[in-house]
Amino acid sequence: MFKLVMDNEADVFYRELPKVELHAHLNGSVSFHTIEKLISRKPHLNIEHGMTAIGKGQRRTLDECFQVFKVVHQLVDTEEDILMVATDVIREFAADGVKYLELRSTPREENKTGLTKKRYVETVIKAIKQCKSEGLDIDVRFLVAIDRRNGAEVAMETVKLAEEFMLSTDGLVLGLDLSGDPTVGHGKDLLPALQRAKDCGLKLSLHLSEVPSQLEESDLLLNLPPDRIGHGTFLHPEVGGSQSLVDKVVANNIPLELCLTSNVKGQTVPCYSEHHFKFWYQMGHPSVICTDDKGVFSTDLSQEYQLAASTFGLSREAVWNLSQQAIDCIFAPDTVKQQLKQKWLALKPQVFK
Ligand SMILES: CC(C)=CCNc1ncnc2c1ncn2[C@@H]1O[C@H](COP(=O)(O)O)[C@@H](O)[C@H]1O
Ligand SMILES: [Zn+2]
Repeated sequence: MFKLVMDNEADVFYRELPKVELHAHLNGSVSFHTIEKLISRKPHLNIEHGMTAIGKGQRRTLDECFQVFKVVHQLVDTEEDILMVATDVIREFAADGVKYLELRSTPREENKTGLTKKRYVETVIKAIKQCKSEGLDIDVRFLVAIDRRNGAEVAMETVKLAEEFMLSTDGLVLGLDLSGDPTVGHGKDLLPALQRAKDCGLKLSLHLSEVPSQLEESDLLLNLPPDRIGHGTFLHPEVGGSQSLVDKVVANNIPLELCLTSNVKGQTVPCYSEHHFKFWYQMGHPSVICTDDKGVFSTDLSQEYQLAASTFGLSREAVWNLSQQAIDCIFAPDTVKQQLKQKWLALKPQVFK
C-alpha cells in the first residue's frame, strides 16, 4: 500500500535521510490512495481526483487552493473518515522516513462533521495512539489549529480546548497553529487568544506574511513572539517586507517552516530558485523544510529536501545538517530532542553508506 518509488540512488538518500516534519495540515496531507478510499465511500458527492490535488507542473491561485480544502473537507466528514485519514497520513510520513511529526488540524464546527470539536481532537489523538501501538518508528505530536477566518471568539474557544488537551494528553498536544486564508481577517483581533495560549504554555506556530501587504499584522504578531513562523514569504525587504521585521525574527531566533512546492504551486513565489529559503538559509537562520499539504500539492518531505538541494546546490552533508538542525525547532521537550539526536547519530552511517 505504501510502496515507494525509488528511481535512483539520489532518491534513496532522501528517503533514508531521517527527517522532522513540523508543518503538515492533516486534511491537506491526504494521499491519492486515501482519497480513493474516501471517494468510494461517498460516490454521491461526484468528487474526482483532479479536485483534491494539484499535480506536477500545475499552479493555482491562492483562492483556488483554498477551494481544494473545501472539497477534501466534504470527503472527510465523519469520525471514521478522520480516524482513517489521520492513521494513513501518519503511516505515510513514517514510510517517507519522518521520525518526528507535528501534525496540525482545525477542529471543525459540529454541523460539518457530526462531531464536537473536542471529539474531533480526541479522534486525531486516537489515531496517533493507534499508530504508536503498531510500533511505527515515528513520534507524532499535535497542534490544534485556529482558522483565522472564524474570528476572535472561535479562536479563544480553540485556545481553551488546546489548553485542556495539553494538560490531559501527556505531551501529545503541544501548541497551536494559526492558519486559514491569509487574505481574510486581521491578526490583531486574535491577539488576546494567542496571548492567552502563550501564557498557559502552549507553543505557537503562526502563518505569517504568507501574502504581501501584511506588514502591520506580521509586526504585531511578531511581538508575541511566536515560537515558529509558517512561510514568512514576504518578511524580507527584497519582496516588500522590511528589515525591522527580519530583525525581530532574528533577534528572537524564531525558526521558519518553509514549504517550497506549496509556495510555487500556490504562486506566492515565482519559482523554486526564488524561494525565500535562500534568504534565510544563507543568513544561517533556523530554516526547516516542510510539506504544508503533501496531498493537495502532490509531494512528500523527501521530495522537498531533494528540491531544496538541487535548487540551491546543497551537498549531502549540508542536507544532513538541515534535517538534523530541525530537531532543535521541535515543540517537544529537550529529552525528546536528545533522543532524536541519538537516533540521527545512529542512522548516519547507513544513510551515507
Ligand atoms: C492556498 C495555499 C497555497 C495553501 C497553503 N498554505 C496554507 N495557508 C493557510 N492555511 C492553510 C494552508 N494550507 C492549509 N491550511 C489550513 O489547513 C486547513 C486544512 O487542514 P485541516 O482541516 O486543518 O486539517 C485549511 O482549511 C486551512 O485552514
Ligand atoms: Zn500551512
